[in-house]
Amino acid sequence: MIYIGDNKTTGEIDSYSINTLNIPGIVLMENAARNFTGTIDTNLDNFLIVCGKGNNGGDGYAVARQLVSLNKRVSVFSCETSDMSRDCQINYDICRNLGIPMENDISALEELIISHDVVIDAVFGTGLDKPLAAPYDKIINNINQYGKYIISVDIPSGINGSTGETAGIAVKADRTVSFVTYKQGFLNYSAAEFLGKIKVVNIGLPEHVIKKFSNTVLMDKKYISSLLIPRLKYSHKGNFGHTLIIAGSPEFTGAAVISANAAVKTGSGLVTLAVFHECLNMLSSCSPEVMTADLSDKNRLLDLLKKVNSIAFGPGLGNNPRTLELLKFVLENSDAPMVIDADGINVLAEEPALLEKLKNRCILTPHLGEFSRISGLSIEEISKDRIKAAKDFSKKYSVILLLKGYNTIITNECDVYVNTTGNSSMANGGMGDTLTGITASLISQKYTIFASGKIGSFLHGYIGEKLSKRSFAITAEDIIRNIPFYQKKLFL
Ligand SMILES: NC(=O)C1=CN([C@@H]2O[C@H](COP(=O)(O)OP(=O)(O)OC[C@H]3O[C@@H](n4cnc5c(N)ncnc54)[C@H](O)[C@@H]3O)[C@@H](O)[C@H]2O)[C@H](O)CC1
Ligand SMILES: [K+]
Repeated sequence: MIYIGDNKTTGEIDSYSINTLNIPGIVLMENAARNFTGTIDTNLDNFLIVCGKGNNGGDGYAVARQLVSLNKRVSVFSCETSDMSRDCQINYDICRNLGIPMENDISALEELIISHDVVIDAVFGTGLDKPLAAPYDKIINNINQYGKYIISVDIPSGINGSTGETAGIAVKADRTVSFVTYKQGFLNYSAAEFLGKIKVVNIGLPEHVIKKFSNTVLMDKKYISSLLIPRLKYSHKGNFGHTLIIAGSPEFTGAAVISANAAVKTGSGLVTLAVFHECLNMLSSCSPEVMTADLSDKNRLLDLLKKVNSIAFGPGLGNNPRTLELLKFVLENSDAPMVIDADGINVLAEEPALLEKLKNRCILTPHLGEFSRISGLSIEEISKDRIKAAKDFSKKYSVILLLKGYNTIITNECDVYVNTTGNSSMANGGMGDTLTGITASLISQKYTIFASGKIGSFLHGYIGEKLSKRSFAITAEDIIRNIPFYQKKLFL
């Protein structure tokens, strides 16, 4: 499992390992360097390693001698040779003793970069603590300038590992090999262009140690598989629940149809789509398994509200008083777990007192704009630290919050899961409605609300990613058609 942590987490893990576990810092550095070196394509050669004076630089010197021991051609550029951290000094001295070519004259740097094929960036890691000034601005500019293949040690130098902000300028890596944790700052969209392909490697610490310091997890297929409930041979449709989708309006019948069809394909035993009277005759594109109900028939609605296993509320309903009244009615007359999305969220933003009624029974699935409306935070404020914003909201209202977007966040107020599946081929209308239907369907099938959010977002993005290998744009219909196939693939 990959855990997410900020600069403080690295410091805490470091000092626990050194002071409580008695692992000498130089051993951690050696492990870090060895595992970093292990990720380098063995066909690459002719490395320039640019080292700072802290432990990130120390990692760089250790990598230098390990590459030399693999018979690679290696040169080192030292940004500073005085006042190095203790472990950095040790590895610097070893490099000197081994006769590795070393340079520290800034005027030689450009030539050095030009004459090497790969640049390893070990200037700053988690210790970056101020904006970059001379000579570091020049060093980083030079690293970026010549189109060389760049691998960053732990963090692209100049990026703040906690916030993802740049210290004025930052290395634009092709690959980032990060130690122990995926850095929280990597989740900030502004960092994306600097990171390249990210890999997280261990430094010899067991998972239970890392877990002590992080409750934020990057979900992978193995983790999602561990949550899945296999179907028993003798199960019948009653075991897989009844999902009620309350969605759609004359302008947005598609949203309702998409959610309902997604719920069917995800395996809910029964799916009923409840729409306003004027939409009823527009539901011909619903899959035939979907049952329908007229929202103006209050008795039928009451009956459904009492017996269904989950309710999806919101897609395409319209942001208007009628939707708000309907939400109040649903909340008053049902205890079923709910997925609230789109206009369900928009009307809640108009009447925050209702949020109290969602306690311990709801997952809200806003995108950034909807989350801004319901939380009262600006998009800029949320974007600075999406995890914190999501966690705070979840805690305040005791709801599961699934904040959609590139790197979707799902939190139950203390634990945070980040979903990295999905890509911009899925950036079109109807995707959110699909996720709503999938999530509600999973809840009906006896997954917890939290697990449904995790599995739903992973599966949704996973399908999109797989399909995008052979299609340019992926539609909601494409996703829905492929749900059963890829859902099956998640069972390892
Ligand atoms: N547990 C782990 O993950 C391990 C990580 N390792 C590596 O150690 C670095 C962090 O090392 P640290 O010494 O704390 O910080 P840095 O090397 O990033 O740099 C600190 C150094 O740089 C100076 N400095 C900071 N900002 C600036 C600036 N803008 N301009 C100039 N100078 C600056 C600061 O004063 C210090 O002198 C982590 O990233 C990993 O790579 C360990 O090797 C193993 C355990
Ligand atoms: K670095």
